[in-house]
Amino acid sequence: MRMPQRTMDPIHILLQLSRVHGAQVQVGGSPAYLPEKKLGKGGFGQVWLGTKIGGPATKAGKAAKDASLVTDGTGAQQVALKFEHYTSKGCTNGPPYEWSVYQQLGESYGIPKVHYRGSQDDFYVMVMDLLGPSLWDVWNQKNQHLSEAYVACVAMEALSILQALHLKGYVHGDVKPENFLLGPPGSSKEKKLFLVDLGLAVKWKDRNLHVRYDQKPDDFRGTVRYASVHAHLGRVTSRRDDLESLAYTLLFLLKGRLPWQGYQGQNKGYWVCRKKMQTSAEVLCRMCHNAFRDFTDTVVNLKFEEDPAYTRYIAMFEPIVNTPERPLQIDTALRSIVGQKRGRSEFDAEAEAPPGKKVRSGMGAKQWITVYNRHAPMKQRYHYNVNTSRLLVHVQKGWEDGLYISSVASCANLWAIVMDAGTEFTQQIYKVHYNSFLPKEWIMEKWEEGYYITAVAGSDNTSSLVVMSKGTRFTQQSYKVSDSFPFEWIKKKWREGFFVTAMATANCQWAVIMSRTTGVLSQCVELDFHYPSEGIHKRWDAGFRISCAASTHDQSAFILSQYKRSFQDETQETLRTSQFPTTHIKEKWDNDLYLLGIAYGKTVS
Ligand SMILES: Nc1ncnc2c1ncn2[C@@H]1O[C@H](COP(=O)(O)OP(=O)(O)OP(=O)(O)O)[C@@H](O)[C@H]1O
Repeated sequence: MRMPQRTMDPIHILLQLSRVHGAQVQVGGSPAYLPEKKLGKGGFGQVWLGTKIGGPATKAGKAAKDASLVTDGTGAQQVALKFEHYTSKGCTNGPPYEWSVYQQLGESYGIPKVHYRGSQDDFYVMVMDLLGPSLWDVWNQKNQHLSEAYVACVAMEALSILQALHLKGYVHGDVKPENFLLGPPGSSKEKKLFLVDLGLAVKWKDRNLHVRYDQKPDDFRGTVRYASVHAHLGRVTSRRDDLESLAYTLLFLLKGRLPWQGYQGQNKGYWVCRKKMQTSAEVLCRMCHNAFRDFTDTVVNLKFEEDPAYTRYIAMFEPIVNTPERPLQIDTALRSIVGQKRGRSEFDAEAEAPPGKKVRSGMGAKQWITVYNRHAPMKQRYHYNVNTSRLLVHVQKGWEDGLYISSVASCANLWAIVMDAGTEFTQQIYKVHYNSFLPKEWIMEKWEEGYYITAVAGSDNTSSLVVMSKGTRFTQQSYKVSDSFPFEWIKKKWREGFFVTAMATANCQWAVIMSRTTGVLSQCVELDFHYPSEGIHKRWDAGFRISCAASTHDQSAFILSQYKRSFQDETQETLRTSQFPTTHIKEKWDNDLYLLGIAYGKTVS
């Protein structure tokens, strides 16, 4: 269904919504409802309490028998009415996206039922089960503190709800205290937990296949405080993201505060994500029952496609909820543990999942990152810990021997250079520039003479080493220096037919060089606050190979390319070492693996 496109300012929409009060609402064959009171609002619309006034319309007979509907003191049915204006941001192409999710999902444990949907006046209206306060409201009512037993019950039920949702192929995408609601007060469901707001839900599985891995570092969806690190970094959403957000939700309810609250400004997402990466589960869950630490530690380490062990996670919280009167209804969660224990072998298999490498140690470390490609035997040399004054000696010797600089890096204000016979260059020059990252005038001058930038490095004191060569296939070049990874600019240049051909960092600044006519078919980026091992492996499996790497004190970025002409042997390996890997390089040479790139920076969080 497509609706006329109109734009209306938010104040006007609010004014119109205020008139909803007392107006009769009847949509999609529903009975008539009287919107009586605003229950809540979100970024997309407003939710009102609706009381049935008219006699049953087409489907009302069915609805009246629906056990999920509640009634007021006089026996009149009560529902929640979710209004979204035609011009609101989620409705530019027709009815809210959330409608289609509810429709495809059907019924799912712990998700309120939608009874009718339709449009009236300038609004899309969804008629759904009436629920009660959110966990955010409860937390506020209880002086911003909930007991361990309460939060453990939330954990167990929330896991059952997410398990059911995931089983249907959906990920919620915005798990947070505001989206968990209890049943209506005074009703039989007042201690039951529900999950609302499917506006950001996406499929993690389609026709029995897991969605494909990708990372678009500027593509953030969700709520900054509770978002998973992968969501911050723009990775395709999968089940692990809901579970990481659940861990943050539980810790917020328990401790009243998360360590990344309080950041403001344009770069808020970056700082919050950085802090999440720096905070180990041990520190995050200090003074809490071990179950919270174990759950958090497990879910932040889940792989993109990994099947979460929901029942094992639920069982982690069981010892905390053995109180005489449970604050929440957790029968379904408890039943799932009993069921699993009966089928013991499956439960044990889940419990014995081998521990992988931990991604957040809380003790960041910098390392050398070296990338190797298989190549027919050739001369290759490296020099490291080189002072600017000693550079010329090494470079000149290399040039005399027919070698050209293929990559450069910097560590502790000293340079590392790799020279080899594997380049296509015919002439080369270089410049060390002080006090600003790249020497603009010099680069422009050399571009005029037919040189292109082929390698670049920046040091901690913001000097740079720029290498320009002739004999490349490039026909045009452009570069950008920026304080954050310039993905927006890279995307723009990709659209213009440029590809990243060199990259460097100086302090926390990035310099990205992009060229036209490169032999590259397509490119992608892996950016993370540590070495993105899983992402690189996924890209390798998809036929991409690392072509550039650079690293700041905080982040590492890898550009991976797919080439028009595939090479005979596409073997590529990476190595991370705290010292410059002199012995390893020699071992690699013995196996015909040659340095493709080097970088020094953050690899461990
Ligand atoms: N079925 C319901 N019964 C009672 N109250 C509800 C119901 N659904 C939502 N609410 C209230 O309305 C608020 C907003 O609802 P919802 O999150 O669905 O809206 P949204 O505009 O999609 O929000 P967001 O900006 O978080 O995406 C909820 O936080 C809750 O307080």
